Parts: sequence; C-alpha cells; structure tokens
Amino acid sequence: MTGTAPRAEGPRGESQADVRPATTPPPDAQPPVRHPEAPAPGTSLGSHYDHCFGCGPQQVNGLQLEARAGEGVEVTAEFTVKPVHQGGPGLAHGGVLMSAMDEAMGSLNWILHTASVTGRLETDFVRPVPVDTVLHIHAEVTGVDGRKIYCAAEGRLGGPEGPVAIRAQALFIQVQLEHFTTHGRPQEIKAALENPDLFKRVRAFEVNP
Ligand SMILES: CCCCC/C=C\C/C=C\C/C=C\C/C=C\CCCC(=O)SCCNC(=O)CCNC(=O)[C@H](O)C(C)(C)COP(=O)(O)OP(=O)(O)OC[C@H]1O[C@@H](n2cnc3c(N)ncnc32)[C@H](O)[C@@H]1OP(=O)(O)O
Repeated sequence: MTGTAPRAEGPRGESQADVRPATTPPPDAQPPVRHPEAPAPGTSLGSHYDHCFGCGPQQVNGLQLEARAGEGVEVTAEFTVKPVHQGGPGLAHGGVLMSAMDEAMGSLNWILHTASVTGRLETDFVRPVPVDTVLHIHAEVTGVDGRKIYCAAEGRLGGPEGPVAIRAQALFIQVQLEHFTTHGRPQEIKAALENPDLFKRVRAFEVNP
C-alpha cells in the first residue's frame, strides 16, 4: 500500500521551504506604532458596530466584549461566558472562545488606526472555560509588514493574573472601506454608511494609516 505524502505547502500554497507560521512576524517586520490619535491608555474602546457579534450591544446573544486601550499597541478585554455560549454542558464552546480572541485582536485596529480583517487565526485551548467565568483577554500587535498585521492574545480565567485558558495568534490584513461596501449585504452597508460616526471613523483610518 502506498501512503499519501503530506502536502508540502503552506496555507496559501507556498512551498514547504518557505513556510514560517503565517501568524509569526517575519524577521524584517516593523515593530507596531501606537497611532498619535489612538485612545488614551485605559479608555474603553466601545463597539465598532452595534450589530457586531463580538462587541455589538444589539446582539443579545453575542459576546458583548468590552475592550480597553493599553499603554502600548495592546488592549485588554473581558468576556463573560453565558449559558448561550455553551459547547459542552456548562462549558464554553471553542468557536465562541475563538471569536472572543478574534474580536480582542481586531480591536487593536483602534490603536493602530487601521481597518483590517482576520486572514488567519490560530488557537490553543489550554483549559476548559466554565459558564459564568469572566475570561480576561490581553491582545497585542507583534509586528507589521506592509498590510500584514501580526497579533497575539491570551485569555485567563477569573482575573488578569489567572491561569491561561486560551492562546491565539492571528494575521490581520489591512483593507479599505471598499472591502465592506463591496462584500457586505446592501441593507446593512446602507445603514452603516448613513451612520456618520462610523463612516467618518473608517475614512479617518484610511487617510491616516
Ligand atoms: C461601512 C462599514 C464599515 C464597517 C467597519 C467598521 C470599522 C472598522 C474599523 C475598526 C474595527 C474595530 C474592531 C474590529 C473588531 C473585530 C474584527 C473581527 C475581525 C473579523 O473577524 S473579519 C472577518 C473574517 N475575515 C474575512 O472575512 C476576510 C476574508 N478574506 C479576504 O477578504 C481576503 O482574503 C483578504 C482581505 C484577507 C486578503 O485579500 P487581498 O486580496 O486584499 O490581499 P492578498 O490576498 O494579496 O493578501 C495580502 C497579503 O496577505 C497574505 N495573506 C492573506 N491571507 C492570508 C492567510 N490566510 N494566510 C497567510 N497569509 C495570508 C497574502 O499572502 C499576501 O501576502 P504578500 O503581500 O506577502 O504576498
């Protein structure tokens, strides 16, 4: 019987010789820079979109993550696991926890003043996370290489110094406003564009990269 050789390529079809974990900054990546107009350390970042599953106040079953700016190119956030977030009985669903990490790393956009979307997201689940737990998340940018923004995050149980339950690394890709207007469902895009605050914010990110 002949076995099938493992695929000698990375997630984007690159040859094995070129493969570095896609979420690890390359050696020539730039250190991240806190944008001069980034929210001051300690400031609550609020929601980027009322209907966002991760942070939107209108999503009653969403994560309603509350993030704050840190000193560097970093944020802290808390996610309270509710019964609606269960996977196993009394335990958080892994995909929901990944969403919380995605949202926390996505909120680094506020610190860089960049609009970006998740290209790749890797997660290690280290400990189970029971319902009613508050997951304390710290997320930071680890490097920037052109449009590519490398991020890492960890989530701890019960407090910022609690045991680590989840670790994540991600590659975000900078996009323009057109990313949303081209691909989003027209009715939500129309409503979002009619919201002057949201529109101005995304435009400001574009002219002040
Ligand atoms: C009007 C409404 C506005 C609403 C927005 C409001 C506010 C925004 C501002 C602030 C937001 C604040 C907080 C946000 C909080 C949470 C956000 C949650 C984030 C998400 O949950 S977001 C949803 C999931 N996300 C997607 O829905 C993406 C689908 N996808 C695509 O839309 C494309 O795929 C894209 C754009 C990613 C790239 O497409 P593209 O054509 O622009 O660029 P291209 O493919 O050339 O990639 C360029 C370089 O990245 C490398 N690269 C790309 N992908 C890679 C991968 N997976 N692995 C390894 N490398 C990768 C390439 O290899 C190349 O590298 P190189 O330059 O070295 O060749």
